[in-house]
Amino acid sequence: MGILAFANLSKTLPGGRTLFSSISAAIDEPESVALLAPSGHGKSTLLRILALLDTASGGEVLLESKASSGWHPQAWRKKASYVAQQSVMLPGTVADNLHTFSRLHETPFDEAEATRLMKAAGLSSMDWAKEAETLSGGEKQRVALVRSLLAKPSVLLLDEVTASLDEHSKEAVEKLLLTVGSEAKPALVWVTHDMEQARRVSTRTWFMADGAFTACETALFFRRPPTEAAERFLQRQASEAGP
Ligand SMILES: Nc1ncnc2c1ncn2[C@@H]1O[C@H](COP(=O)(O)OP(=O)(O)OP(=O)(O)O)[C@@H](O)[C@H]1O
Repeated sequence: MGILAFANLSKTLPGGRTLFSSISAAIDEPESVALLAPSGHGKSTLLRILALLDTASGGEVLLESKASSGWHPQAWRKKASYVAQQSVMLPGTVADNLHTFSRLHETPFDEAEATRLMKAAGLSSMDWAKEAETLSGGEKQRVALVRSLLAKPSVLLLDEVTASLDEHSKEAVEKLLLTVGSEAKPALVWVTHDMEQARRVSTRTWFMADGAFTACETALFFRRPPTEAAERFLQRQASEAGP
């Protein structure tokens, strides 16, 4: 069964500018996808539409082969979970944050899994009684990801989740997401401006530019960009990254 798909999806902004038009793609297995595009070309908007946090102008989004209209938005977001660049800690302690899913859904808290994920995130020595608001940005982001993973999502929609982190936290986040859940591995969609990260973490790339959408293997995308726009994009990224 498909995990997440969109078909003939379009988004036109209130002022009339079309971000993308009639684009389609599907994730059928727990793979890792990089979503790349020049700045302002609609990456976050697409990610938010996939999490039902924004609405499309046309087309449909499907989770487990069922259109979004047939889902309760809360049930959808439990399975297709959006993670922002700067995660918000809920009031209370680290433990309170980790208990969020079990509290909301009245399910037992899986302490062993939480401990395992915290360890995988490089946070095994963290005091769970600590006020979450006092954590560093990198710690907050990792706790937020563990919090999301405890809900056992089918797909994580990652909106530049490491962009404001130092190298150490960035590595910890990548490691956590790429090694998580051997028995219930989520698919990952990474919006990133970091081309090295895209190459490291993804096996497939979705590229958007000027309303057009291309999907291909990540290795191929970087070796032989599929369109002129993709080639220009990569050249610009390389020149911005410096020698
Ligand atoms: N609800 C909205 N109303 C008006 N404009 C919007 C709305 N949502 C997004 N936009 C505009 O759409 C464009 C695309 O935004 P989006 O954040 O999706 O792009 P992006 O590719 O993620 O950009 P970046 O790489 O800079 O983060 C931007 O110009 C943004 O201002």
